[in-house]
Amino acid sequence: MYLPSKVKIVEVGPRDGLQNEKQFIDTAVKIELVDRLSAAGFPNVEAASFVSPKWVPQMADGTEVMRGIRRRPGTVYSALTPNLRGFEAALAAGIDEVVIFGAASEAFSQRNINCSIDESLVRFEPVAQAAKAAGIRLRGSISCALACPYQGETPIASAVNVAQRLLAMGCDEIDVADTIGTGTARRVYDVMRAVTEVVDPARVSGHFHDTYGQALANILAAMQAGITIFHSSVAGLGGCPYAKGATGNVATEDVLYMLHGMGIETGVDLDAVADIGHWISGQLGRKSSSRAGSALAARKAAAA
Ligand SMILES: CC(C)(COP(=O)([O-])OP(=O)([O-])OC[C@H]1O[C@@H](n2cnc3c(N)ncnc32)[C@H](O)[C@@H]1OP(=O)([O-])[O-])[C@@H](O)C(=O)NCCC(=O)NCCSC(=O)C[C@@](C)(O)CC(=O)[O-]
Repeated sequence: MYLPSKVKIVEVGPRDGLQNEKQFIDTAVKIELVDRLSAAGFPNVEAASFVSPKWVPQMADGTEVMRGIRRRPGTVYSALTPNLRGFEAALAAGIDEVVIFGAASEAFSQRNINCSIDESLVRFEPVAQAAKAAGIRLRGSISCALACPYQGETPIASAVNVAQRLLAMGCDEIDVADTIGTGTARRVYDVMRAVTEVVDPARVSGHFHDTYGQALANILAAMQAGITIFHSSVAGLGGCPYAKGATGNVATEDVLYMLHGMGIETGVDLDAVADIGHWISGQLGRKSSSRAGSALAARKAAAA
């Protein structure tokens, strides 16, 4: 089995994890979450979204979050920016990396960002140019790269086509997202192999939701295809407001437990993340979705 010696984890809890919460979460809690995560050693924390507050009200305080955090040298702070307005707000707030987010499915593109795939790519062009001009890292995300909640299975060629176009726009990294978490390992491997025929595997990431409990297997399959960047969310928080029924991202604690158990380095402190998962779940009034996080909390309680 091919295994990399090192993997980069992008912690998306503060953005993907919280964006779907119905009750507005205090800005102070969001700031503490970002600070605790960066202190745990993540090289990249997706901290905010600069999208329309009419579409995603929970993310309306991105500027305040970014202004309130203690920046840790070595952590890249990212945010979603669907258009120039979002880009300018993100730049003013001190974001290090902006994310343009499209889809490989027409129906999802319409529901999520109110335009077709082609229109979205035209809209992203000036954002990409502005990011390059400002020396900001640019990431491109492909939702529904495996399947869509409205259209069913996504043809692999659609994901590859969007990946190529994002690459041509200058994206430093491209996220292949299983938005609804229906993908299984063999298909993930095939999609990743196809995408990495047109994009350097070192620049491709896997973003897996865990709706059907397949995310860890999918990460393992993606590693077999040469992928070494993965997104995850502390305590498995999250879900997309435009993908009903989809649960959160794969829980960071579970990913770290698997990777560290296989001798793969991440630079992230699993015990610290388990504590953060316990804390944020308490703040949201629910149990953590992370199996490893719950097991570590139980072990800690038994030892106390
Ligand atoms: C793209 C738009 C803006 C188009 O939205 P629209 O309604 O087509 O465009 P608009 O230009 O008419 O804007 C509507 C209103 O929003 C305002 N507006 C416009 N832009 C901004 C902005 N940047 N910041 C603040 N406000 C903004 C704009 O000024 C206007 O306000 P009004 O004039 O009505 O008062 C909208 O559809 C949108 O914001 N969508 C975001 C949806 C979203 O955030 N979804 C979740 C993230 S994606 C995701 O979770 C998937 C991912 C990445 O995790 C990977 C995966 O798992 O698949």
